[in-house]
Amino acid sequence: MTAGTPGDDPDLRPSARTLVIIPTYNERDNLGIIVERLHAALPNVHVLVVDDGSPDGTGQLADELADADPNGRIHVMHRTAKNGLGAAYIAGFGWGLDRDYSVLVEMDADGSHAPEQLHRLLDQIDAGYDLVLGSRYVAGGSVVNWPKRREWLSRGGNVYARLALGVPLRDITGGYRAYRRTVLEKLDLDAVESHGYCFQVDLAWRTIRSGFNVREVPITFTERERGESKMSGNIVREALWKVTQWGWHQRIDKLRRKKA
Ligand SMILES: Nc1nc2c(ncn2[C@@H]2O[C@H](COP(=O)(O)OP(=O)(O)O[C@H]3O[C@H](CO)[C@@H](O)[C@H](O)[C@@H]3O)[C@@H](O)[C@H]2O)c(=O)[nH]1
Repeated sequence: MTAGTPGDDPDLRPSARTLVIIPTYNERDNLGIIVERLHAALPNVHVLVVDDGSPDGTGQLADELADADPNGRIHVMHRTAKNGLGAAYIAGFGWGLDRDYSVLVEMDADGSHAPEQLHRLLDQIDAGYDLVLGSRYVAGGSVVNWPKRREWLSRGGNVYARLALGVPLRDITGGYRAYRRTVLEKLDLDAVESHGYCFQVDLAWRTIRSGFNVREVPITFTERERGESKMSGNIVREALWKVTQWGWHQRIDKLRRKKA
């Protein structure tokens, strides 16, 4: 995993055209805060809120924030129903790729991904990496205020995915990441079927298999203070089932290639 050379002119760096995609479902109490923190940290980034028809009015709040921003940095995509994190991101990526953003970022709405740490990811994109993962489980990374049970589920899921897929990543399930647009242009996003949080594993794994440079940087993940996680038993089952299937398909493919 090697990197290229950064440009010297800040305006010519890929991160000068960054779109932060924030998927939302019932995040009314969080959205205004996260957008404000983001623009305080990085005033030039654009935001796309992808709302799945939240009954609590998150979508309307997003429209109000967009209307109130004199710099036109906030955009909103309204989808009719809750269709999962993966589908929301794929729709958001499509929107961003139709425009001239060079970097597309994934960030949760609930403040667990600190906007103040986004520069850590963008610096590595500017240094030449194609996908940069905010990682809780590399040296310097941490998790704050998560119930122990949830942290061990996440740690265990990461160990399982790493072994099943043979990828050298410590936090492949995390949702704070920056993609260079060329990655998303090359991946066949229409073929991605993961709905829940295993979407994160799916995309990182596809990115590695496509030969892109991937890097992890430490982040502090802080449990939300408002609203509720959308994690469910179905999301865990989907992840377990899909990662196991992908691992076996990979092994069978390798055996076939050896025999041929
Ligand atoms: N549009 C849309 N947004 C959704 C949906 N489901 C969840 N979201 C949004 O996606 C973000 C993450 O959801 P949470 O429910 O807050 O995630 P979490 O439990 O804190 O999970 C964290 O850990 C996962 C596993 O490591 C990560 O995959 C995930 O990104 C996040 O970091 C939030 O902004 C939430 O509103 C959906 O179906 N549709």
